[in-house]
Amino acid sequence: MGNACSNNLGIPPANGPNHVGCTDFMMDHTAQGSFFRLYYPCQETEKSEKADWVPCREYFNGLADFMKINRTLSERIFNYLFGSFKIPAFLDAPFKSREKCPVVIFSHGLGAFRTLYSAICVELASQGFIVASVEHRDQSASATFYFHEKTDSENASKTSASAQSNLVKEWMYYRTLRHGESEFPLRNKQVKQRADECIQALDRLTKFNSGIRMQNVLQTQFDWAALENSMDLCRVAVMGHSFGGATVIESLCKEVNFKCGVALDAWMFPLDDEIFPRVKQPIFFINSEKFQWAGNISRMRKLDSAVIQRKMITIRGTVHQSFPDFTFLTGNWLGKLMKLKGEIDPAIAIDLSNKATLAFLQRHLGLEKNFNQWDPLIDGEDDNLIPGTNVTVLQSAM
Ligand SMILES: CCN(CC)CCN(C[C@]12C[C@](c3ccc(C(F)(F)F)cc3)(C1)C2)C(=O)Cn1c(SCc2ccc(F)cc2)nc(=O)c2c1C=CC2
Repeated sequence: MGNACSNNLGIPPANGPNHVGCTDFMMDHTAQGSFFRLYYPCQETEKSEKADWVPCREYFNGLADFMKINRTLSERIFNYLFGSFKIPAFLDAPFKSREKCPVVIFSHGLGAFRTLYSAICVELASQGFIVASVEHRDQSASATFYFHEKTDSENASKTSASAQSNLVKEWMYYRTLRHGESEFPLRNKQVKQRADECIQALDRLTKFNSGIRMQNVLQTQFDWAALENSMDLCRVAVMGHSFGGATVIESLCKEVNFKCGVALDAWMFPLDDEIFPRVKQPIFFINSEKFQWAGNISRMRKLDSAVIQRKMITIRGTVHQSFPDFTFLTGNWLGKLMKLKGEIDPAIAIDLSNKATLAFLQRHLGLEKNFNQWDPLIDGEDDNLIPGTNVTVLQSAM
């Protein structure tokens, strides 16, 4: 995989039969509203240009803070390196699908945000899914934004001639743990909010599907009315990476309309064990080789069930960052140095993860596609896969 060329992220092209469109939705405008990036099957159009990978430079500011590196220098480097990157999806292209689309709600990891998992979301959309990648406002994202109404004084000053004449953009950045603050209460509160935000995103999609007009705070050229009767809301899954993997479990527990979950390198720490018996849906744990440890795996094992399908595979040669888009960004040596790449070619790793995911979704959403050709991957039957995990889990004392 050569270096990503100047403006095209080195993301591998999608394999599915559909062209992919991408747009953004926010409603309402407050931090309590729903905010997600939508990936969907679209008409082939020359008119649309590719969507931006990271739409605002404030995201790079936030990322620098999250990584505890100097903001001014790194924000400029990030912008220089990644500022013009496009993803393999057409911005605001018209929705098009011959059949009702199954739906996936995607939840990002700690310090990430809604646009950083496009290799996964674009692949699913190319295979006929509508994917809403949520941007969480629990202060776990590197950065996110929302709006507030102008106050009289702001109106008086008539400063920002923002498109939403009476709305002022507000940025929320990653909340670091305060000195001496215990982590679990914060993370547990955040995972509950994250699950509510995934459920709220599904509610918004449900309204679009029933033809209810909603006012998108963001100025997009996308025709949202075209989504009427476009979704198969009996076939909805929730998916996420790391903290987003914990969000999968919490969301399954709270919302029975999520028929199954796919957790990529789930970080189990934020979860309360007492919810585990309440999760009744199938779960697929897809793990990297380097991120897992006994305590984390043993929490996943507590979800094992004789009656509900719970599957786990580990992808050889992968690291935690093998799932987000950053793994495609740099050449090999820098990528390995920064732990953005493992030993395995990132395109092969994400391809295995995506195909195993599609096979699992076909099985548990009852799709009539040919994704069952990848069923062996669910059982780890591949040279680059390990069934279950390579972490030795001491049988926890009964
Ligand atoms: C010192 C900071 N310390 C914060 C607690 C640990 C920071 N950290 C390791 C990092 C993320 C890293 C990263 C990104 C991006 C570049 C870049 F150079 F490519 F931009 C480089 C290096 C820094 C690898 C993680 O948090 C790992 N992690 C993640 S990483 C999700 C993510 C974040 C930002 C992204 F751009 C893409 C993906 N999501 C989780 O849910 C959990 C964990 C750990 C437990 C739960």
